[in-house]
Amino acid sequence: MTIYNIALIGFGGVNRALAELIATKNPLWERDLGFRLNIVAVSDLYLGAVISPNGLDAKTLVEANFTKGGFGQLSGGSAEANNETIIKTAPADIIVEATFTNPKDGEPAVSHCRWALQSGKHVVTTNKGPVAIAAQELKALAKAHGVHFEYEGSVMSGTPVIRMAEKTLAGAEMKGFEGILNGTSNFVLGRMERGLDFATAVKEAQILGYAEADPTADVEGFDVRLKVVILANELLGASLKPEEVTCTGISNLSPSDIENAKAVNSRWKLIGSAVRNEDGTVTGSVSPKQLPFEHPLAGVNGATNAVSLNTELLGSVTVTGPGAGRIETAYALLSDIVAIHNARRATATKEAA
Ligand SMILES: NC(=O)C1=CN([C@@H]2O[C@H](COP(=O)(O)OP(=O)(O)OC[C@H]3O[C@@H](n4cnc5c(N)ncnc54)[C@H](OP(=O)(O)O)[C@@H]3O)[C@@H](O)[C@H]2O)C=CC1
Ligand SMILES: N[C@@H](CCO)C(=O)O
Repeated sequence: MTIYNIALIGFGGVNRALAELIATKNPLWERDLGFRLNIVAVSDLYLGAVISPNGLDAKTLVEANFTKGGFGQLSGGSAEANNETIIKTAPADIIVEATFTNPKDGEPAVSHCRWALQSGKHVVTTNKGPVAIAAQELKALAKAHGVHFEYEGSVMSGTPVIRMAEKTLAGAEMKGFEGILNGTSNFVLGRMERGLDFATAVKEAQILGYAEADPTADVEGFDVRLKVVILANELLGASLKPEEVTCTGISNLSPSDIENAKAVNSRWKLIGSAVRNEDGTVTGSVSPKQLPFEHPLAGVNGATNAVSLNTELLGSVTVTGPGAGRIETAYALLSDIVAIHNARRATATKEAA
């Protein structure tokens, strides 16, 4: 049985949910997946940092009501975050990066991933910044150091889309995609349809753990823009940068826009899309679209996401599922660790043969 030592960078909604899962599911994972997870370090801007080579009790981490700098009370702890030292020196096999997504330059998460990969540690992340902005560099670093850089949760949270499309749709010839790729804005539009005002709907999405640390990223489309870049680069072989994707959010949609759409049997959705053009270039965009009720994406409600992948050989294939949420996104991290585990096992089997 394998034990993976992991270090959590950021201890907000997602990484805390991963710790919750570890506290209860390790015996199940040991039986069904062949590994357990052991948290050897955590670093968080608010709580501080702690390293414990033998492992921290996940239940205590989750249940103790730590206040600002609270990790300083623990053995091996300090009241300040210390990401670089933790990432480089903690005895971790895997660095779990779940700090805030910076849509401008991806920092400091890009540096977190870089330090980890350079130290020969695998990285799993739900942070969209490093994937949209520095994937090429980070993938090359991972390869050079014989480790993995995995990021399934960067698009559609725990709903498999990147790995599913790359592995099970290989050869189907992807031509483009369009989808609902932000749970918060979809939730907000749905609440507005029911008469709630914009600001209250955004607050609800924050309470439910769907929104970004700065929800402007959700409602202005910046979050979807990163996801369009990630999918276009992964699935269409593009090398788009966020600033090359046109972007309009939902903040200018008024209650009367929502009512007017309803009157003609349609509703507004924030759509992210990309298409491969005749000349081989790829164009991406983010904008609100008024979809008739019978459109496949019109019935996608709440924080659910959906993406229709347009392929040459299969036509349109639509994947739908949770697009945000703490546990749902922690599951994406688990699925990345399963991918690492399976790849290592395959390599070991090959070497043994
Ligand atoms: N929640 C969701 O549904 C999903 C989230 N994601 C992505 O996953 C990541 C984590 O999301 P979530 O847990 O919800 O976000 P939270 O804001 O709840 O948690 C982020 C945590 O990281 C801490 N943090 C911020 N900057 C640093 C830093 N430089 N060093 C150490 N800690 C830091 C924050 O501290 P402080 O609060 O003091 O700033 C906070 O505790 C984000 O990048 C998000 O975009 C992806 C898919 C879905
Ligand atoms: N804030 C994001 C989280 C998932 O990336 C959303 O609402 O979709």
